[in-house]
Amino acid sequence: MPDTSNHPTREGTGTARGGDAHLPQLHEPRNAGMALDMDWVRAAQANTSAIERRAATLPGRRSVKKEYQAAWLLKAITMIDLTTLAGDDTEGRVRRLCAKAAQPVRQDILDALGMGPITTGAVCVYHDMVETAVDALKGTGIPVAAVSTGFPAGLSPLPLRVAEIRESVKSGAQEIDIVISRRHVLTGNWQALYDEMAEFRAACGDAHVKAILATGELGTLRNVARASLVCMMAGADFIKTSTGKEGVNATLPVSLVMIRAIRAYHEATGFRVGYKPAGGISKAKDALTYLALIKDELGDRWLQPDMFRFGASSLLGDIERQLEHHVTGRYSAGYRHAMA
Ligand SMILES: O=C[C@H](O)COP(=O)(O)O
Repeated sequence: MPDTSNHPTREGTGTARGGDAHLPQLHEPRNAGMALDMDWVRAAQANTSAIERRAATLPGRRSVKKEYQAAWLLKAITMIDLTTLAGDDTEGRVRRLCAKAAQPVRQDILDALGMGPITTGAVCVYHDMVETAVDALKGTGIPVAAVSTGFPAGLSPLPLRVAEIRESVKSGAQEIDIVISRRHVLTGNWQALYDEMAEFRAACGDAHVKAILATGELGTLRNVARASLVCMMAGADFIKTSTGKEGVNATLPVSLVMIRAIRAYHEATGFRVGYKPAGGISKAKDALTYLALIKDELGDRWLQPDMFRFGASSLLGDIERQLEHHVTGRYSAGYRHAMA
């Protein structure tokens, strides 16, 4: 199997490798959080035009080809939170999705690439489907992520949102994706955001918590920068862009702001917080652009499933299609790569 030492958009000397989901996990100290530092929060700015200019250059950059591209796509699979978050989810759909997470790429394609088994990073479902997913994933080592706290709007009473986290953890979720109260950001009530996030983190216990900012509803990139910092100060293990239900979900400008906040937080505290762009990422080439961005801005350590995830329901289908093309020279119809 080729390694991924070529940068996804230019020649490079990185050490990230594809298909390493079964290597021993790296041990990263969990973000312990810190007191709310309002001076730092107020000082956080975002130069929108500079960020948009930089983001606009990213998709046009020369992409890696052939076996390097295949290796990067396999690596991307290991960092997908394979997601179904629909009102008509059934146990059957969730079980099929879990089977796909455990064998995300057809065996003949993996064989042709000389790859051993790989899995997705996690399966992400509503609370009601956690037990089914935990049961279906038994023995695979794949964690279940639950969207809790009144997902997607997060407007149910706070005690119910906290109780939902506890229930999801009790049902076996190892990762909890919480939604923040957008109004705390829009009204500049950073203390309330910090307190809410800290309470969510405490309710998660040993389960890792991803803070969904719903950036499409935060108004400005400066708000995105400040909300990112506050959530990390309150102990978020990951910050995540979107629920997938907002009008605008993951974008490259928002990602630049969030990953630079992650970098600043790491420089100040020594803690590495993970990043999860989510919503609307459905094409293999978009995944490569995100991986290139992470490699440029944060470095190889963040290109591991414990530090980076794609939240995506249909990305895997396009990646598998591209891998099949790599192996056979032909494109199959998209419907042949259904998720569930
Ligand atoms: O967190 C994951 C998102 O809900 C998935 O969004 P998507 O269906 O646009 O891929």
